Amino acid sequence: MTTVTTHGQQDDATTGAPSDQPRVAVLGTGVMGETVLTGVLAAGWDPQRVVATARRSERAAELREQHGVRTTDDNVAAAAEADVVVLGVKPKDIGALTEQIAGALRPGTLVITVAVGLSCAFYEKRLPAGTPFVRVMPNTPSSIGSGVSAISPGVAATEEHLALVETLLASTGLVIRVAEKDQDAVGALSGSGPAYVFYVLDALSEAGTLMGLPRATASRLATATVLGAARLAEETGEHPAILREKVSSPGGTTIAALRELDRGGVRAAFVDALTAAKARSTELSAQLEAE
Ligand SMILES: NC(=O)C1=CN([C@@H]2O[C@H](COP(=O)(O)OP(=O)(O)OC[C@H]3O[C@@H](n4cnc5c(N)ncnc54)[C@H](OP(=O)(O)O)[C@@H]3O)[C@@H](O)[C@H]2O)C=CC1
Ligand SMILES: O=C(O)[C@@H]1CCC=N1
Repeated sequence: MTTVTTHGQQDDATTGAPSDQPRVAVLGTGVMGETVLTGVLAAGWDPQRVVATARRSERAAELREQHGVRTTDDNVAAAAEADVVVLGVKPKDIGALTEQIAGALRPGTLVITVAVGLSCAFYEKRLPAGTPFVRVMPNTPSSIGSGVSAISPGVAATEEHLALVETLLASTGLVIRVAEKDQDAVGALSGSGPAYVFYVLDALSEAGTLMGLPRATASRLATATVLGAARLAEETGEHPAILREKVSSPGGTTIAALRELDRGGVRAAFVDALTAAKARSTELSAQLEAE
């Protein structure tokens, strides 16, 4: 039986779990909720100090089996016992979930969202005054420790709260602090970014297959190339334009290929794509904030 003693100081009578780790509740465990959950466990959290909510019993069983965490379908009960509450649902479901748990939170409970678009003010309007709140934009490579998360504090979040979020996410990859006004752009770049890279990978694999390479070979070459190029950019710190030049011999093959990409408007299409993602983020939040 789990008993709550004082806020942030809880004992688990059945497991003897360490009592100094803040209890974490992940409400809504789809793709990103499970990613955060995985990261928290990888950061060393005792699974018994983590509760995940799932509406479907099969999903709850999967989470228990794969992660050893406790599960419930009761968001209010999960939020009531937590020191840190992670909101992992879609933006359209966030308002209702925030209102549902608001009355159950104990003073000082840190609330974190991973939802795109919605401002800290959106949540703060629905949460008890003074609730510490942090907005996070992660991405799917966070599930294997190679992600990037951008975090921004709400009005009541202190340095200590930001440091706790950094600790919780440390095993998911890079964690950077950004001004909240930049979160829509971050969502468009790194939040959605893995999808653009998979799109490019798919296109490279398809082109290789079209040229007669075995499908599996084309796919391995494409993946290893994207990974290697990203690591080269990271490790050298050189501007991508310089690195691109180093591949492009005068009168050679690469420059002929890049000319086709320019002719196809690929660079402009990337700019338009990210601008569209950012605009959608703004539109989505305006819609939901007006409801
Ligand atoms: N996917 C991504 O790459 C990224 C997503 N995000 C953000 O993460 C959030 C979640 O997105 P994503 O994980 O992709 O979506 P998913 O649909 O995979 O996950 C949402 C989960 O929330 C559950 N859910 C919905 N309502 C409730 C509720 N009232 N109580 C408990 N659980 C509930 C759903 O359950 P059920 O299965 O029963 O419907 C589902 O498991 C979004 O806000 C998104 O903006 C941020 C960065 C990147
Ligand atoms: O597509 C979406 O809305 C979410 C937010 C960022 C990545 N996926």
